[in-house]
Amino acid sequence: MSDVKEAGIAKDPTLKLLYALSIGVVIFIAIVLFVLDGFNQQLRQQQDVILNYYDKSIAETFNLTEALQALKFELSANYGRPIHIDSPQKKAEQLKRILHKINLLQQRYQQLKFQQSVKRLNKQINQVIENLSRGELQEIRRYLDSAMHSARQINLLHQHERGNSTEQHYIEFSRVDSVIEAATLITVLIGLPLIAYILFRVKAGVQQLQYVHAKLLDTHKEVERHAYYDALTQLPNRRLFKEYLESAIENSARNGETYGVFYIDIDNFKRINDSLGHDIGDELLIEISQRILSCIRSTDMLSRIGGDEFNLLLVNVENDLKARQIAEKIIEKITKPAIIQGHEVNVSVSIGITLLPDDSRDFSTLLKYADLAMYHVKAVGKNSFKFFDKTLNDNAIANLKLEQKLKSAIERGAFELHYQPQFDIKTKRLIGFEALIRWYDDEQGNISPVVFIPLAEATGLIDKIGKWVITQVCKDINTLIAHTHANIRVAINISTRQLCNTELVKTLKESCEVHQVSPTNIEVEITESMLMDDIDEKKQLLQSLQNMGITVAIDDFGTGYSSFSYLKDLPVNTLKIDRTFIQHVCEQVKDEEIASGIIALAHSLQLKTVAEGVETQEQLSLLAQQSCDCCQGYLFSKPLPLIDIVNINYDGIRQSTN
Ligand SMILES: Nc1nc2c(ncn2[C@@H]2O[C@H](COP(=O)(O)O[C@H]3[C@@H](O)[C@H](n4cnc5c(=O)[nH]c(N)nc54)O[C@@H]3COP(=O)(O)O)[C@@H](O)[C@H]2O)c(=O)[nH]1
Repeated sequence: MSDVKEAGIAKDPTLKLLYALSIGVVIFIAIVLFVLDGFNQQLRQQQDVILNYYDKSIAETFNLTEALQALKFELSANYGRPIHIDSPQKKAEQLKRILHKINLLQQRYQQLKFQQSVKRLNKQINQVIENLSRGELQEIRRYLDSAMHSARQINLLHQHERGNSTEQHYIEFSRVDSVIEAATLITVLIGLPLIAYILFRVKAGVQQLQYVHAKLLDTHKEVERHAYYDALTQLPNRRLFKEYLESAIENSARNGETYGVFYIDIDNFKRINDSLGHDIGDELLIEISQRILSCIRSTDMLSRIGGDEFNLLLVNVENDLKARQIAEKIIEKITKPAIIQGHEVNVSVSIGITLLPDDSRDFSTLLKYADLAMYHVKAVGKNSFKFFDKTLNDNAIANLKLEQKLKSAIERGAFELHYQPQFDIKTKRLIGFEALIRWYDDEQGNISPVVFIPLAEATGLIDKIGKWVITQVCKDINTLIAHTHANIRVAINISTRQLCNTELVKTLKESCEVHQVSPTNIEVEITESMLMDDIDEKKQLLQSLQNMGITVAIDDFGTGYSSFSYLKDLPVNTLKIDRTFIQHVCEQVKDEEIASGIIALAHSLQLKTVAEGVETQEQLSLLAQQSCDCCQGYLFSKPLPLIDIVNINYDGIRQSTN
């Protein structure tokens, strides 16, 4: 992440390349121009011929040897220095050749009328010059620069001696290399604007790239923000917290640094959210995050890991005391009422704390410990904190967690009822259904009632769950009757706690009234073990139910109480033979005897029998032989949701059991 922050254009490889290219292009053009210019100059020097002065009389009367001698004389006379001229013969040969050419020029020149413009003359002469070689041109130039000039001096000297003057013609001509000139012109006219244009384009390109790069950086930052930060509170999210905690673990291993890991959960947040609305819930989360932030240092790290849960990493926590002080401070700040959109919201948090490296050096374990400690706080009353303690055993903690989930499931109404049909063995008729609760948890999937019902009983949560089951059954009964065309009974499982509470009768009565259900369509199932204590009160309660028309069945019969004496006193209608006896009823004589014993006992007390867990035709046949009254089990149907159970063709089942 820091790389990105520091990243500039200078570090961008594409921009770097472009810069290098632009500079390269400019340097290249400069070199080309420089070379071209030098080349031009050289050619111009060699090929431009400036005939400074031409004296007609020289060409006609010139005697070179004499002229050179005169020149030598004149210069030494004028400047007082002797002039040494090497090999005048050789020079004379050269000059003769050149003069021959010049004579040619001159002849041409003489053929031309003097009235012609200098421009036209130049043109004519240029045509001649073009036929000269570069070496000849150089020689002419050298000659004209020195000898001609000197010759003129000589000529002037002669004139001076003769006292007359000679007609002089001043002619200036030059040969221009059009290609070179054109190149120079192109260089100037096109090259410079081109360079300017290229530079402009490069600059514009660089600016564009800078803009795109800045945009990309922004986008990158935005993506990064989403990936690492919580959109609501702007706090680091779970991912970033993980990275911090992992580097804290490394630091701790390297330098022996100590840290505190907090798991913070807002108490009853869902209730606040549901009752006051999500907007207020969101604002509350922001408010809480601010309050927690005000309790910690900038080196500590607070993260929202989802929903109403926060993780906090405290740096340099040498001992419990420091973490304790921070936890107390957080709790104190959070419990102060918050005014959100005009509502006074009272909230508290539960905090679990674990210490790095004392408790663990492992990321997941640290979080798990802090989480477990936090759940413990929740279970024992919330609005507090707890350090992880190895005595918190996993089962207890798991239960605490499940309890929290169960509470939340009750609040959300996350349960469903499934129904399992029961049949009369003799008539093969559908006689009713057993209602069985189902709970699907997003994290754990289906949680069996074997797991959560005992916990619900232990924690008192069964009151709410039981009430929900009764209400739901009453809602569904008329649908079941309508679809099955039978006057069925639905058996509801009642827990010990419910049976100790007169609320049960009231709830059943009210539900029947509200949903216009006849109590005669309801059966309650209780277990033997529920009847061990306070039998008189329970007897009374069951009697009240029976008086309403609700029948009573003893569930799991044969697995619990050792004495059957209670049976004769209690208002009971049915004994359900436990599935464990039915399971091996065909193979194990003892199970067969128990089953037949229960059936005989029931019949002797004018009670009906229902065999649970019938899975095979053999089991059904045997139970029929033993005169068992009713049965239920996978042989007929598994417990199914209402929508499926009403679509079963019960006539078909009846025929298949024949
Ligand atoms: N207080 C409440 N207790 C409830 C409620 N709903 C269920 N329960 C109790 O939970 C225990 C487990 O129930 P469950 O997992 O639903 O299992 C039931 C059936 O699915 C299962 N069954 C039925 N037929 C068969 C079969 O052929 N084979 C087979 N392997 N299992 C079968 O048996 C359970 C029925 O048990 P019982 O109640 O004893 O008749 C269980 O003790 C439920 O009572 C509730 O709403 N409240």
